[in-house]
Amino acid sequence: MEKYILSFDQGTTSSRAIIFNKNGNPVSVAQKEFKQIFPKPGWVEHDPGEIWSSQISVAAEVVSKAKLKSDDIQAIGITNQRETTVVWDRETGEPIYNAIVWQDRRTSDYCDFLKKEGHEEMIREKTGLVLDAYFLATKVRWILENVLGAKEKAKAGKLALGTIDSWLVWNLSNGKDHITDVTNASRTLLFNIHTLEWDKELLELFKIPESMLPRVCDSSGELSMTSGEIFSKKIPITGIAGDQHAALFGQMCTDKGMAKNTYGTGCFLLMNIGDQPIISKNKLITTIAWKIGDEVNYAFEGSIFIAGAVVQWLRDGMGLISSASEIETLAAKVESTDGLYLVPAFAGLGAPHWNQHARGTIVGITRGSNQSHIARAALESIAYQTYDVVKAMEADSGINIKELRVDGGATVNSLLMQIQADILNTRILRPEITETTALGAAYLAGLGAGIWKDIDEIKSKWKVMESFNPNDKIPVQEMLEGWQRAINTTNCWSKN
Ligand SMILES: Nc1ncnc2c1ncn2[C@@H]1O[C@H](COP(=O)(O)OP(=O)(O)O)[C@@H](O)[C@H]1O
Ligand SMILES: O=P(O)(O)OC[C@H](O)CO
Repeated sequence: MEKYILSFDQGTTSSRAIIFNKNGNPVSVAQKEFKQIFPKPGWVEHDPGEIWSSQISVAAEVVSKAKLKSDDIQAIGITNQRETTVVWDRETGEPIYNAIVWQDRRTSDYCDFLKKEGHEEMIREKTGLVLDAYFLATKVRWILENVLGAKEKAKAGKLALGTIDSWLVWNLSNGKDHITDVTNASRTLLFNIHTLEWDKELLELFKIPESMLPRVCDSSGELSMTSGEIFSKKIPITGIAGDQHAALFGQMCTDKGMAKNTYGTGCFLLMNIGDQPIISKNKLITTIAWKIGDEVNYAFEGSIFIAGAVVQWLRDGMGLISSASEIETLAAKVESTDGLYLVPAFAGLGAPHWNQHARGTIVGITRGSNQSHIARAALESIAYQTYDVVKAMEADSGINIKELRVDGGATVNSLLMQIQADILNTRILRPEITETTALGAAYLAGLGAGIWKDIDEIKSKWKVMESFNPNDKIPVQEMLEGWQRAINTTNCWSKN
């Protein structure tokens, strides 16, 4: 009887479940969106109960859609939106506050305060991260400071914290396992990426009691087990990784110098840098790519906060298009933006600029500018932001990125992919299976369950569907100079 892997892909806007067969091919997919909560400008929350219920309902749906039984599922892999923070009561299993989402900026001022106090360098050395509201630690601190009685409960060891992987495993194991994998741990500002342990000095700085922390495990192996009540039989959980790390694995970027870019709400570019945690000089993040057995792989990461979301904004905020796919036709009506630039710094600027106070800017408007110029500028802004990150990575690693593997919702846009190839002057590879996040979790789970014996066996499964080659007739240098001026204008206009 054939065995299958069930992949949980818990994303920022939806929960997805995909079943993969032994050849690494998707057999069935189910997806459910859930509520985005915006209590104040700059604040973003999710209901952890809804995250759990949506995830478990798509898991049940995908099994029945594939006409399978729990018995047919050999292993579960989990991948998740990272940094999003849940704090819950160990006894009742109830969250004490909504999940604070990675996009949430409420702790920006506190991060500025810590920078002024001179903690940034120490944090960077230990965690590989920049001191930013994006990560978990300041979100937990906010919950402890603002939820009535939370600090006391935490001190008494009654509260647990976790990223979404921890929250899902806690519920899947019915409160038995409180774990996280190294990749998710490396997004907290509390984890030392050199020693692979929680760091006491950092816990003290953020005033987070050690008793709240999950146990850190590998990304692949026998990690946990579902309790008897979830499916009709207990299923081992054998793969866990943050979504971007899973995508890097799903794209089989397993050798030093290989890179992938995921074009979703934001863009996440990761490059495998091998087994040493090099700290970037160009404001990139150093993160753990995965840990399998004794082998740890590290990656450079550049997170771009707004990518596909700029297309959503043109649709929902501006009414310029009625569906995301229309942007391709609208932008293709012009061959150039004629000097118009859109910097989508709606939530600040991420890597490598890191200006949390920056806001969106449109420059270079003339009497001749029209909707198509704006649509094209929006697509170009995604490609330029990617260019900035790639150049920082190349400078830091001394490695020239020869090809970029791509995935995520916006990669269906072939014009965007061509613009990206032109601006980067690099080949862009769109794979056969673009659900690489879920695929990566399935690969990790399959390895952990012994379905595949090693990475080499998995490598043969990854296949290119389409490649985009740079067009050398495009005046890229001139375009890039304009982009740099647009970024300077955005920084100039921002408050700090
Ligand atoms: N044809 C398109 N061109 C450009 N962007 C697109 C297109 N189709 C979808 N998108 C963008 O892709 C994003 C959704 O991708 P997805 O990978 O599902 O994101 P996430 O996982 O972040 O929710 C949205 O921001 C949407 O605007
Ligand atoms: O849910 P996504 O795909 O937008 O990814 C979110 C990232 O993990 C945030 O760091």
